Amino acid sequence: MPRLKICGLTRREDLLCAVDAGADALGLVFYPPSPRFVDLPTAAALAGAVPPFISIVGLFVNAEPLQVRATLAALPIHLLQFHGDEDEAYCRQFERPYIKAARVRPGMDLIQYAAGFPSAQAILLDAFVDGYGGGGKVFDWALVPDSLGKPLILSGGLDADNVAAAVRRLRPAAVDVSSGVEASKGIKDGAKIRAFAAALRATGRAV
Ligand SMILES: O=C(O)c1ccccc1N[C@@H]1O[C@H](COP(=O)(O)O)[C@@H](O)[C@H]1O
Repeated sequence: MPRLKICGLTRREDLLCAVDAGADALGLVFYPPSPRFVDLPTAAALAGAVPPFISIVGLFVNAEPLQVRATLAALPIHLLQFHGDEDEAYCRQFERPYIKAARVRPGMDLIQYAAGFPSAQAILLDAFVDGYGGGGKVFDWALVPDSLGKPLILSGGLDADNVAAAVRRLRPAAVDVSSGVEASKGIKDGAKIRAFAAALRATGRAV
């Protein structure tokens, strides 16, 4: 079964619900224009509620390196997620494991894109949307090659109704969901989180 990341958490109760549902990784958004943005005090309170052996992922979009460094100094971030136009030299300067998002559009060479990030732990595929991400939009899965030469994290408009089909088709190492488990932007829905996790678990038996 693919691992599960739930992103865009802004409230302690949502974070605990995600943990309870079996999330392996929890995403905090440090991109100020996002409705899911968390400031450092909020992020610190959320991080303090995360049990051992669950990863905290810090998501950035074209951030000033100083902002990333200040966040790393203040919080127990296990993994960085770069979701903007960052190049490999930018991503690796922090000397932390990171995942690099590709915003998928028709005609894009995803193998070449992934080859541009040899230091990345994984490549995350998301739909191309205005605002960089968290748009709840599914991209055309036919654009995904058999192998990227790196673990694949699938995101982009996933929800309890489509995640099993996505996993059967693309066999990602992990899936990442935000909008598909929300009641409104930045506010998660416990029932949707549980339904998503159950649909994902079912693929472990039925792929
Ligand atoms: O969540 C956000 O607000 C966000 C903002 C800027 C870049 C990425 C963002 N989230 C990531 O977007 C994808 C897809 O999310 P969705 O499930 O389609 O809403 C996911 O990887 C989030 O981590």
